[in-house]
Amino acid sequence: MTSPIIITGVGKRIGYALAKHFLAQGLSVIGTYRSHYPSIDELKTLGATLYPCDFYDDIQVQSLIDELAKLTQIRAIIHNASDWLPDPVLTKNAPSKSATFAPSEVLQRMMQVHVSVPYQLNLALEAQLRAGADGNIGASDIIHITDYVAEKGSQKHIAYAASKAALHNMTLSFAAKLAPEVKVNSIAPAMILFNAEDDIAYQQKTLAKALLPKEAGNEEIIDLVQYLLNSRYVTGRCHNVDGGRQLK
Ligand SMILES: NC(=O)C1=CN([C@@H]2O[C@H](COP(=O)(O)OP(=O)(O)OC[C@H]3O[C@@H](n4cnc5c(N)ncnc54)[C@H](OP(=O)(O)O)[C@@H]3O)[C@@H](O)[C@H]2O)C=CC1
Ligand SMILES: Nc1nc2c(c(=O)[nH]1)N=C([C@H](O)[C@@H](O)CO)CN2
Repeated sequence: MTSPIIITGVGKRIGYALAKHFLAQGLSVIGTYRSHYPSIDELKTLGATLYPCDFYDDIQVQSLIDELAKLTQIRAIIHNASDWLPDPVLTKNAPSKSATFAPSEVLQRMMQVHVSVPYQLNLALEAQLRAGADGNIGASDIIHITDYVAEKGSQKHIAYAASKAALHNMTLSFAAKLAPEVKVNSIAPAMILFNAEDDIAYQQKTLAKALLPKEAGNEEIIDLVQYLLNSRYVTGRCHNVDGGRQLK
């Protein structure tokens, strides 16, 4: 059995596609999920080890850490799990409440899922990640999946963007801390997959933001993850997958 690749948020879309990619290679995959979709049962059938864990629940997070700490070696951790919460729209009559969450709750949730849990997992699993390199330089990996808006900001997802910027800053710190066995990199996507609720007008507006106006698809992320895992020299960097948005 190979040293496992741990992927957070494997229930759907990019996380699910990443899990399937590595399972198809016959690699050992450990996935975390919050909602139980049919995809979870499929991944189990394909041989994945899956842990339910809502990152907003500290007890569940600690249980996950305790389980993963029993491993002796880890090939990679891919921090994919993410909650794309918009900022609350406050009104004059309700200055501190919004339809769903107050500003403090939105920021706390964004920092919890995008910063606190990756931070805790990276610290708790340092020894297993170093062991996963089998004494070879750069042979194990942490990948933080951030977002193009970490560098650009966002007018409607301020807390989300700030938390993704913090996640990238952890790439810099952990890359220095865990070298030379462990590489640590960020992947900053822009328009990979639309959501079902994205109407045509939103899709057209979003596509127009890039030099390459397209919905990139899972393969763009999968191929970059594979490139980073194959590398023995690339670390401490952010790798944008954004169709040249910064030049538009
Ligand atoms: N799709 C895109 O175009 C872009 C994606 N990205 C980034 O790429 C990554 C994957 O994107 P995508 O597949 O679209 O993400 P999705 O939002 O579709 O899925 C994210 C996954 O994370 C899980 N998750 C969310 N909140 C929690 C939580 N509190 N505890 C545990 N798990 C949680 C979700 O579970 P559940 O199903 O229960 O909600 C889901 O499985 C993310 O980090 C995202 O920010 C960045 C830019 C663009
Ligand atoms: N966790 C998620 N983060 C992001 C998503 C998503 O669906 N889930 N989607 C985007 C958008 O594609 C955005 O980049 C363009 O509208 C950003 N982050």
